[in-house]
Amino acid sequence: MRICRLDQGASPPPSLLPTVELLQPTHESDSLAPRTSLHPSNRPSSSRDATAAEQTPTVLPGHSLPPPRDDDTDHRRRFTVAVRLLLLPVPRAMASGAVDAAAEGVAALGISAGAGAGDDWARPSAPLRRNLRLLSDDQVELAKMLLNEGQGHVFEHWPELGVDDDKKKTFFDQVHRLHSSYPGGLASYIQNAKKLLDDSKAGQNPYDGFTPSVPSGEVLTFGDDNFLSLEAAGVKEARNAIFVLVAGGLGERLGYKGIKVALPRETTTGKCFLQHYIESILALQEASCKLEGECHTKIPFVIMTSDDTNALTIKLLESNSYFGMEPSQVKILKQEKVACLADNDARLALDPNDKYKIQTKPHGHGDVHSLLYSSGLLEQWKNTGRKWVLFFQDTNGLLFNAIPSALGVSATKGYNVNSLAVPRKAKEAIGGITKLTHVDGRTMVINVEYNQLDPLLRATGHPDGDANSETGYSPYPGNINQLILELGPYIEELKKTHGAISEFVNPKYTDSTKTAFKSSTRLECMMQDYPKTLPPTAKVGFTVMDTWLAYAPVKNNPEDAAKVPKGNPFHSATSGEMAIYRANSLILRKAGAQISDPVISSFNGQEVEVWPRITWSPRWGLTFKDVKHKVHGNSSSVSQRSVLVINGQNIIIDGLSLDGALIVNSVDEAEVKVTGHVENKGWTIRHIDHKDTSENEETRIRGFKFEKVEQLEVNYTEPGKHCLSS
Ligand SMILES: O=c1ccn([C@@H]2O[C@H](COP(=O)(O)OP(=O)(O)O[C@H]3O[C@H](CO)[C@H](O)[C@H](O)[C@H]3O)[C@@H](O)[C@H]2O)c(=O)[nH]1
Repeated sequence: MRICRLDQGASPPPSLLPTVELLQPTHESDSLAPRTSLHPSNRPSSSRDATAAEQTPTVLPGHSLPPPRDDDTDHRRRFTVAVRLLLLPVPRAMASGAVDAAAEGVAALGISAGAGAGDDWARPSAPLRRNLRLLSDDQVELAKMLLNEGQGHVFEHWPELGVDDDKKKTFFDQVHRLHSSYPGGLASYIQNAKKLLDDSKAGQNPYDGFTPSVPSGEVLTFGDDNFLSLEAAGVKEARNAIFVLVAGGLGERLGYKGIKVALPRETTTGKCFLQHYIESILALQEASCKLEGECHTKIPFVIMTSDDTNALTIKLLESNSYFGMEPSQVKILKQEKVACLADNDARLALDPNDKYKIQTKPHGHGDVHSLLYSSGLLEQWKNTGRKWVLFFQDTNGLLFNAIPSALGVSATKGYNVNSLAVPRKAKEAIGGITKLTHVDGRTMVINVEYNQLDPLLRATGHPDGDANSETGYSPYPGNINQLILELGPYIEELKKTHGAISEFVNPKYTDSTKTAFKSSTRLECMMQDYPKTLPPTAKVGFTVMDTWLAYAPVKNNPEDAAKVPKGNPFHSATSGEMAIYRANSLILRKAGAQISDPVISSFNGQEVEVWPRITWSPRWGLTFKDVKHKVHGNSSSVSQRSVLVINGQNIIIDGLSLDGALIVNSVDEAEVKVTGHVENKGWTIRHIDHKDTSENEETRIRGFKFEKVEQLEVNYTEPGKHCLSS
C-alpha cells in the first residue's frame, strides 16, 4: 500500500455561531388564516391500531369534499363567508360585550368583581364563581367563552379562593395562548371540533360522489438520458429554491425520546438527518451557483418546529455551527399546538398529571402554509427572484437523490405543484395519488390518505379495496410528501386562503358504539392538502421515482416494524439505514463499479438486505452525473463485507478493489485518486436487541452496530493532486 501525502487528523470544529432567528407569527394579527377548511381531508394520527370503522376520520360539514373546481365563484363565495365568520377579532369582540357593572368598577384594579348579581353567567360552575375575584377582565371573557362552549368541567376541581391561585392563573395563561393562536379563537376550535366529531360518529363519507381512478404523471428511470437532463435542469434551478423542512412531529410511532432530525441517518459516519439535509442544500447551492459563474446566492432553509421539537432543534443547530450553513439562512417557524378533546362533545381534555393544564398536541404539518404566509417571508423571497418552495419531512435519508430531477420536472413542465411519489405497496402507510372524478364532472388529482383509500375503493366498485395489481404494487402511486410549489402561484393562492388547510379529526373509539375515545384526540391538518383549494387551471402534477432511490423514512419502532406484513417496507431505523447502503451500491453499480450482491440478515425481527456499507458526502455525489464523473472505468470493486466512506469533493475512484473498511477524507482543494487493492479485517456487524438497555437508544432501534476491527482511514488536508494506491 502506498499513500501519497497522507495527513492525519481532522480540523477542529468551528466555534459556535450566533443564534438562529426564531419567527413566531401570531394568528391574532393574521386572523384571516382559517383552520376551518372548505376542502376537508382525511388522515389517521400516528397510531394505526383502530379498526377501519373506528378510524374513519371526518371533515367539517357543510363543505363537501373535494372543492368545487368548475364553479369557483360559488366556492369562493362560501369560502369568504366561512372566513368572515372566523375573522371576528374575537378578544376585542368579547371585550366589547356586556360587561357587568361590578366588573367595570374594579377594572382599574385589573381584577373583576367577586360573586354577585353580575356574575350570574358563572352560575353553571360554582367552583368558577367562587374564584371570579382572581380573574382579570380578559380572563372573565375567556371563562364566559368556555362556559358558553360547554367546558364547565375544566373548573370542576377548582378549590376555593386562596388555594392554588397561581395555578388557576397559569391555567388562564394557557387558555389565552390557545385562544390567540387559533384563527377565530378557541370557541371556533371547539365548534369546528364538535362538527367534525359529529360527522366522524355518523361515519360520513368525505368522498361521496367521487370515483377514484389512476392518474398519469411523470415516471422517471434512474440514470437514463432524461433523468440526467432533468437533474441538470434541477441543479440550475436550485439557486432559485427555498427548502422547507416540517419537523414539528412528535414521532409517536418511533417512540424515540429525542428529535428525529438528530438521529443518525446512517452509522458509518453517524451524521444526523439534519446535517445531511443541510450539507445537501449547501452542495446544491454551490453546484447551482457554479453554473452562473459568480453568484452569491444563499438558499433559504426554513424549519417548522413545535413545542416538542423547537428547543432541541435550535440546540442541535447551534452546537454544530449550523452544520456549515450561515445562521441567517435558517429560519425557524414554530407551530402552536392545539387543545386535545376528551369526548364527542369536544370537551377539552385536562392533563392527567396537572388538572390546571389542558392537554395539547401538534395540529399537523398543514400549519406550514399559514405560518409561511403570516411570516411574510414568501414575499421577501419572491422579490429576490426565488421561484420554488420545496417541502420535505424529517427522516427520509434518500430524499436528496430525488430532489434535482424532481425540481427539473417542475421547471421543464411548468408545474405549479409537483408531488414526489414512489410505487406503493397496498396498505403501505403513505397516501395514494388519485384522480377523483365527481358525478358532476369535476376532476382533481390529489393525495388520498392511506386510511381513506381502502374505504373509497370499496365504496366505488373495487371489492378488494386497497390491493396490489399484477405488478405487485398498488396502481396508485405513493405520496412521499415531498412537494415542490412554484412560488408565484403559491403566494397568489395564499393571498386568498391565507394558508387555510382543511382539518380533520381521527378519534380512536373504544368500541363500535363510538361513544368514548381510547385517548384524547385533536383536530389536525396536512400540508399535502394544499392543492385542494386550487382552481382547475392550476398545473398540478406528480413525479414517480424508484423507492430504492428516493424513499426510506424512519417512522416505526422495532416492535411495530417487525409486524409489518411481509413484502411491505418496515420504515424503521434498521430499514432506513440499510436503504442508504443499497441505494449507494446501486448507484455505483450503475456508474460502472462492481458491487457485490447483498446478504439477507435479520435485525430486531426485520429481514433486510445488507449491501456493502457505502456512503459519501453530498459534495461528492450530488447528482448521478457527479458520481459517473468520479467513478472512472468499470474496474473498481467493493466486496459485500466492505465499508467505503467517501468524504470530499474531488475523490476519484479508479481501479479500486476494496475488501475491508476504507475511509477517505479530503479538503476541496485536494484531488485524490483512489486505486489499487485495499484489504483489511474491516468492520463487523454486531446484532443488538432493541431491549438491550446497555446500548444507547439510537443503536437499539436499528438493531445493529459496527465493530471497527480494522480500517484504513486517510485524510488529505493539503491542496494538490494525491493518490492512494497499493
Ligand atoms: O404537527 C405536526 C405533525 C407532523 N409534522 C411533521 O410532518 C412530517 C410527517 O409526519 P408523519 O411522519 O407523522 O406523517 P405520516 O407518516 O402520518 O404521513 C405523511 O407522510 C407519508 C410519507 O412519509 C405520506 O406522504 C402521507 O401521505 C403523509 O401524510 C414529519 O416530518 C413531522 O415532523 C409536523 O411538522 N407537525
